[in-house]
Amino acid sequence: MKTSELALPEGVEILASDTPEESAEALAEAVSAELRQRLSRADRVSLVVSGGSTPVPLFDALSRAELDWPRVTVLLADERWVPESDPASNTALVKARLLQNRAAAAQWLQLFVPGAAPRQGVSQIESRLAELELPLDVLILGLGSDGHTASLFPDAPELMQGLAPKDGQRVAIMTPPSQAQTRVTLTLPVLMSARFTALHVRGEEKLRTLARATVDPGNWEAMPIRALLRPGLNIYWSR
Ligand SMILES: O=C1O[C@H](COP(=O)(O)O)[C@@H](O)[C@H](O)[C@H]1O
Repeated sequence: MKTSELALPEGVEILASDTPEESAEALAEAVSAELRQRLSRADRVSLVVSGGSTPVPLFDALSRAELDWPRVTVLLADERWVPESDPASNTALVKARLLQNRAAAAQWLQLFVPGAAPRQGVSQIESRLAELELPLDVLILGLGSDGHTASLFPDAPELMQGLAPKDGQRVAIMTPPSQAQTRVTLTLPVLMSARFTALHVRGEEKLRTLARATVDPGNWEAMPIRALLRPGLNIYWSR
């Protein structure tokens, strides 16, 4: 399948690259430009990243960007409820690959509370997030082949708390049976608030997932990524 075969909604841009490195460089440049522009207008800015395998070259490129990093708050869109010593920890990945070089000076906001059970820890995370100014400035999302983004999984029993949280929750716990770990995720209204959103995807399978997402666009519960396929979204895809 080719990117040109996707029937994306109007206003959704897709940039295709031959290699993951090219895609990462292009996205790192766009993100840096966006952050620089926001930093010229605001005291602090937020950069929300995703975990998984796709963003590794992006993290390497971004870590070298010339930015006023002490004024940037970095956080994840979602995390697995595991300690940093676990290979599944996205926090460990971000610390090892993004919060390096120039970006080591950024402020880190953690979506995990060591030693706490998820439902106890979530209120602490909610308090940390209360300090974060909304809308988010820059958001980089990934995509799962089931149509999940962040940790809004179609099979999570708590999905509606993530898609339409009551009482303005910024974060929700998800326990999708398809996943090995309990997840914590930013809720959809927080994600949708972002001024700049990029979807970073790699490989043919993710193109087919995007193609499925363009059918029945209002059915967010079946494929939560559909909620983000709207004007202004920038998709960075590579083979
Ligand atoms: O589980 C997750 O997967 C997606 C995509 O991961 P990838 O390995 O295919 O890049 C990621 O965006 C999400 O944040 C993560 O929790």
